[in-house]
Amino acid sequence: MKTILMIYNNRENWNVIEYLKRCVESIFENYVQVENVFLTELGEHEMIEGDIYLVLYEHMIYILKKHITDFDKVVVMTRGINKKFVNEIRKVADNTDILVVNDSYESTIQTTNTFYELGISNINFIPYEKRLDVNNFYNDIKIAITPDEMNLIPPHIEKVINIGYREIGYDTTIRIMQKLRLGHKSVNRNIIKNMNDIVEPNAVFKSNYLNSYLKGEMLDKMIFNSYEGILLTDSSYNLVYSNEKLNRIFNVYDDYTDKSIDNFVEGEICNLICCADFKSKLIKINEENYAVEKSPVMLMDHAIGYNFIFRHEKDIRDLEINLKNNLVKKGLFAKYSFEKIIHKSNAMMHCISLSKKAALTNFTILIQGESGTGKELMAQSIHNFSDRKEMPFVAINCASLPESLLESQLFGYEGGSFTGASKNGKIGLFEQANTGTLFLDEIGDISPNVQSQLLRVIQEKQIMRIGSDRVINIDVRIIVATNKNLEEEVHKGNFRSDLFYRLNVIPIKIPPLRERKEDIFLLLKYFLGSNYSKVTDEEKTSIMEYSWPGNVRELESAANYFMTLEEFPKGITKSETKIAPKESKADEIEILKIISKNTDDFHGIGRTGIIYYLKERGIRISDARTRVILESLSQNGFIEIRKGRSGNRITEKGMNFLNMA
Ligand SMILES: Nc1ncnc2c1ncn2[C@@H]1O[C@H](COP(=O)(O)OP(=O)(O)OP(=O)(O)O)[C@@H](O)[C@H]1O
Repeated sequence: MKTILMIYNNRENWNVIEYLKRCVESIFENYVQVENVFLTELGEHEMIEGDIYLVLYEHMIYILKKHITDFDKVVVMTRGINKKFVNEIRKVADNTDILVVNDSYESTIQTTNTFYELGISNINFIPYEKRLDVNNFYNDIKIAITPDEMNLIPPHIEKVINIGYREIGYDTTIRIMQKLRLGHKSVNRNIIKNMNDIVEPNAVFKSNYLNSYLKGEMLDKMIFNSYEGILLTDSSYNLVYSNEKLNRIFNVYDDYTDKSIDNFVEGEICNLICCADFKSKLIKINEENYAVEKSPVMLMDHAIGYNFIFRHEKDIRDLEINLKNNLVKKGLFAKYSFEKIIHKSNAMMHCISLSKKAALTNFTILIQGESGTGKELMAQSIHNFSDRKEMPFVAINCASLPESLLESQLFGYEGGSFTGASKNGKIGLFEQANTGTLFLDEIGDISPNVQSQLLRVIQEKQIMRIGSDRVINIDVRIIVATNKNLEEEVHKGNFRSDLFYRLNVIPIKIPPLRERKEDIFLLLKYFLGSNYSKVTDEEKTSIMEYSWPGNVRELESAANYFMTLEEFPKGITKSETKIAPKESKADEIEILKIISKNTDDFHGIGRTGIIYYLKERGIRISDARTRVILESLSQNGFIEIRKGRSGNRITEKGMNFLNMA
């Protein structure tokens, strides 16, 4: 237990002495022992010893000096006034003279100063001195203030404001608490309660204390209850702080503050963590594996201490699983990895090896390739091969949305920033992808406005939500893909050259299927499974001769077609037109009708739109089947498939066919 010695000149004013002792005890409860010391009663060379010497007035330090050795333990008492009396004093009329009466000259001056320091400047406080009170010296003054020294009030006074004993200021109690390291919850609570009752000149001190107390409380909650063991030492590995989890790992039950950690960390483990600086290492403690991270606490280029974090291997695994599950739940994950890319051609091998190297960097990657060559597959695989693999993978097809929607999807918006915006605002894809990867497919189709915004984000690594002026830092790896020749688009003036160079840091070109025919049968086997045995030699020859304009996607659709109809679409095997008016299926006619209705001079309709209208008409067709039908319609010359926003457009032949159907 710590000892506080309260230093007085003598035993005069015993009531105040007792009162102040009770004040200290009520704040520090049983954590301290309070004793009174009277300077006039000490022997000439008598020494006293305590953890704090609390003196009533500054000038007493001079006398105290010869009785103590450690001046750092001296605290001069500040005194405050109860709030309710201050309010009463404030009610007195401006410019009134008020006599301040206290037990000694020093305390009278101190009390007078306190009023002025509290900012009560409209009243004239006059310190009362008994020796001057002759010849009616104070007779014009009718009001007096006293801290319970009623018997000292001159008789001519008409009104007395008794402010009671002045209480010990929180400035003093906080200093004692800090010096004695008594930051217990109950002590802090008592000080805060006291603060609410007392008015003290040093208001800045009060708000600083409250701020740091609240921060401390918050940190304590976060750190103390953390599932990670946290250890803070000074540069000589003496304990500064340890949280609950760490205490459990090392069975720390005593207070080892300021003592070397080898008091509770076993020798061999102590050597491992105290030895040369390391970032992280695996250490076995009581048969359990912990990943230990060490980081120096720096002050002006010097390590003044070390911070250690101990994570149990099981907690790390749980965290990873949780994170992954969360991303999966939100759909923010990449399912493909390089192993799932079916290939044996040298061209693809080269492409994958380049992608693997690119994955290990943070550079922007531009994937170019015809539609259906596997650009998204490659982007997902790159993400899963990179350091960001546990983080979100967010993909968006830039051609699928009108400009304004794309902008709000990418950057998010503040609540109510435009008509139709949700009132809570929306987090954009850049923010969702933070610390992970953002895949922008069909980048060649973005408008000049979005191009310039994207350029800014890539350069500044910051975004601003629509309708907000707050800048948000982001750490996103960007992968873009296009089936357009972007360089050509730059020459045509459709794509900003500065953005192109920013995107084209690592270009990856996926060759079309017709340039890597070795992959065709391998892919077909993969898509058909056991059905592959049903493919005739004749069909195989046609497949090898076919140019596969829709690449792997078309091959996959053809395989699906084969699994349903046991034959390949006629365009592939060069037989007759499959869709003849009389025998055509209702779905195909419906789709053609939808395309016909949505074809004008400039626009056609995309697959998503077609599926939407089919649904409206109560027809449910899967995306894969719609693709097959569209390809078939295209091979028969009934429609023209255009990439990007132009969509699918009906041809004259298609119109004729529809008229006959
Ligand atoms: N090498 C491959 N192995 C297995 N599946 C593949 C391969 N390449 C492409 N695919 C499949 O082909 C389909 C099209 O691939 P993906 O969407 O990645 O192509 P894309 O080039 O991004 O197309 P688009 O330009 O139309 O967006 C997907 O179903 C994908 O799984």
